[in-house]
Amino acid sequence: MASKQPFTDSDTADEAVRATCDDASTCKRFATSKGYWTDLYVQYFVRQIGERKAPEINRGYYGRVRGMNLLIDAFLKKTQCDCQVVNLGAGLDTTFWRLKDENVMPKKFFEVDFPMIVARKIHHIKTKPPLSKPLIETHSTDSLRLDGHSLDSDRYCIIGADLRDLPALEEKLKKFQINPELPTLFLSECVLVYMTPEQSSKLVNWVADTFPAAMFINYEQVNMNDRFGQIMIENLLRRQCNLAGVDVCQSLDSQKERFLSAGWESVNALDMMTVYSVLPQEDVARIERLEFLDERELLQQLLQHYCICWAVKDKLSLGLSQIGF
Ligand SMILES: C[S@@+](CC[C@H](N)C(=O)[O-])C[C@H]1O[C@@H](n2cnc3c(N)ncnc32)[C@H](O)[C@@H]1O
Repeated sequence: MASKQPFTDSDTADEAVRATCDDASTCKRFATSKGYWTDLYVQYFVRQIGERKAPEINRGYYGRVRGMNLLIDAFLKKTQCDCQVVNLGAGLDTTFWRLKDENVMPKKFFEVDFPMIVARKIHHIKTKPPLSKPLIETHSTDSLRLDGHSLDSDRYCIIGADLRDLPALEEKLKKFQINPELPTLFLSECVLVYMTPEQSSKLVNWVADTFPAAMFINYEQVNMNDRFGQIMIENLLRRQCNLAGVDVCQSLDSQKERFLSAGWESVNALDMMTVYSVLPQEDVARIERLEFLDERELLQQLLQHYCICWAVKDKLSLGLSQIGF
């Protein structure tokens, strides 16, 4: 009988990174329960509303989700949905279901995460008809093709893979018929920061080299050199979660540089304080009435430590006005 592999440090480190999937989904579940935005599907992945989150955290998630959605929607509009989307480190994200409901579907929506996370997501999808039905209802010939670590249908595919292992990732995406000739949107929301700068730069280079028409939207930490950044790093380390990519999160320039040096043509980065101030202000006023915010300064600090960076290739360039910022 094969002997069991010993438990290694990297298993522990990866386990701590995988646990961040629940941080994101429980925060999104809580904020939607308070009415910050509507997500009809997160409840099927996270049943309990869970512990109360501070208003600044909810406002931070609001800015993150609204900002990412505006960029995703601008890409879909620009390509008239003749495109595909690849969500890297998707966790329990529900964007596919939102796009389906809004009838702005790319040709195919791919998600990638560690096999253990994917297995959990597939279990939720299999056992909850509101999640599984939208996957197959459009074509009578369509069906769900499932194994433990992948699920495939005509429009939606979820793949278990390690983003640091590019040959395996490429092979799996090919197996599920990714089409490099189609305009392709890559998303990474709080994901690259868990990889070393070398690993994330290889990933960003691979996308640039493989997909002639592409856009990459990355949301993660920025301005991490100060005391606030240090506390964030220490808090995560206490949970054995290492921000291995934090060196790229020093400034908006360092965030942009990883795309520029990989040959992306046009690169923009905004900190979340700026994004928050250019979101549709009527809706911002609405959410600011939901909960009393005691410490405006804390919200500002939080928003100054996250950013959205987007890079494009081959005339997919999107100006701020086209995005709605
Ligand atoms: C903070 S969570 C964010 C989840 C989702 N993007 C969201 O914003 O709701 C980070 C996700 O990235 C995944 N991840 C991190 N490193 C990864 C890697 N090397 N390969 C695959 N997935 C990875 C984790 O498992 C986790 O689900």
